[in-house]
Amino acid sequence: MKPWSPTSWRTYPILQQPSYPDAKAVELVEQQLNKFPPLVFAAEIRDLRCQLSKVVSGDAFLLQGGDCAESFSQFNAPKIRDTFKTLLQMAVVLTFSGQKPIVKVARMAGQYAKPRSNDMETRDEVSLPSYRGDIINGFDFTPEARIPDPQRMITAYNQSAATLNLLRAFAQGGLADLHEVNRWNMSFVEANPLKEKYKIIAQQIQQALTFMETCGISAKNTPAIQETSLFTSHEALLLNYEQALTRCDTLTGLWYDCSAHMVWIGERTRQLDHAHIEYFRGINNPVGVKIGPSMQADDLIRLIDAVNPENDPGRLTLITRMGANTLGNKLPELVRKVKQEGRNVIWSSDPMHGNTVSSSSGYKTRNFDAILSELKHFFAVHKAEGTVAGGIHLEMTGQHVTECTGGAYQISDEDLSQAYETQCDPRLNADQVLEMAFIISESLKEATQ
Ligand SMILES: O=C[C@H](O)[C@H](O)COP(=O)(O)O
Ligand SMILES: C=C(OP(=O)(O)O)C(=O)O
Repeated sequence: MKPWSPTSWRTYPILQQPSYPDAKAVELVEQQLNKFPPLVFAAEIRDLRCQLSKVVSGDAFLLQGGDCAESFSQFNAPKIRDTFKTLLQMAVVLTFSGQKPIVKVARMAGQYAKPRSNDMETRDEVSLPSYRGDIINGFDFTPEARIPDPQRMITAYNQSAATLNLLRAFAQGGLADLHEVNRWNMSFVEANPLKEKYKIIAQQIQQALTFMETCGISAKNTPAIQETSLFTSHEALLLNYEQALTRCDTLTGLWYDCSAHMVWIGERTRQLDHAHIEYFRGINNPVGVKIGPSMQADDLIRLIDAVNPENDPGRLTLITRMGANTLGNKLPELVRKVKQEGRNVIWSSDPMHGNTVSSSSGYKTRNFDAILSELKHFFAVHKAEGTVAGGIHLEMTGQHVTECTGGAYQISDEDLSQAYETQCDPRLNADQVLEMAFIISESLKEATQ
């Protein structure tokens, strides 16, 4: 095995990176970032890895979600709070139905770099470099905005630090009180056009909480009712940034990417002989790899062994994103192969990325039923194969945006322009994501029976 260092990825081919006009300026930013404090602490990363090992055996469930792309211009406390609240609301419903702990991992505090299908974007016969996320260039369609600027890494670091600070405060400071969270869920159900469908679960959770309160188990004397733990994650695409935040833990002598608790490799950059796999093999965080429909079973085993040679449960999450019409045909052979070869992985479903379409109104969108259908196929495949459907990975927000069509409020193609705020891919809004949680809670319940 070749020696690894935080910089060893630099000698490998790499895709989806910016062409910075000034290499010296990039180097100076990297040096500066390298001196900044880590955003997360190695012991927290180990804690997540330990919690994820329980997902592998089916004793916990992974809920990962948040923005497609965090943005500098839409950075504010209500937005962070609302996504945090929505994740918690989902988690309560899923915990109750699945009767197992939910490991909550936000796509927040670092989700700033985006891989793109095309290097250039063309509008009205003007072509400019594509927007690649706020850590790299600007969203405005002007030649100046689209020039990659390394100073954006510093802004992304600062904004991630501020986001994490607020998330930690919310998680420990009372906003995560279970009674409160279920009250929000009751309000969601009351207002929802399909309320009769969801009322029963919300009421059952309320009854369970009232029962515990009567028995003397209250928020005052039980931290588990009042507090929660929420981890952070993002696609570690811009390796200049990730390298600068890679630190050697003084307690264990192991390397960790301290930009987030969990990081993942995208579908477009997971080539075995490329830089991302090289970087990921050396860090000790729990890591994810996106798996699209082109993945072959033998290649998957090679990929697993490259990233998790010790076969350690909790280290590797395979995030499938194949499309509602493809997953049912493609996933079984992969699941069978991994099971047959005895590899310990978490299977998680990203039902968003394989279901992106162009709406008649010109917006990039995803339909609620297609997303739901991919999730249902995912649960069905694992049930049929006797394997664990371990988690879900959603692009979502706590805001009332109109980016995905469908759901109880029946967002149509024509409605998309009302609040289409994403800087890259369409997210489920607060109502859609909770509705999704109530519906899939049934699948989760079945999976545990
Ligand atoms: O979020 C994932 C990708 O960055 C995104 O789907 C790419 O979108 P594009 O096909 O518009 O480039
Ligand atoms: C880019 C992403 O997904 P994928 O790599 O699966 O396209 C993403 O989740 O932001």
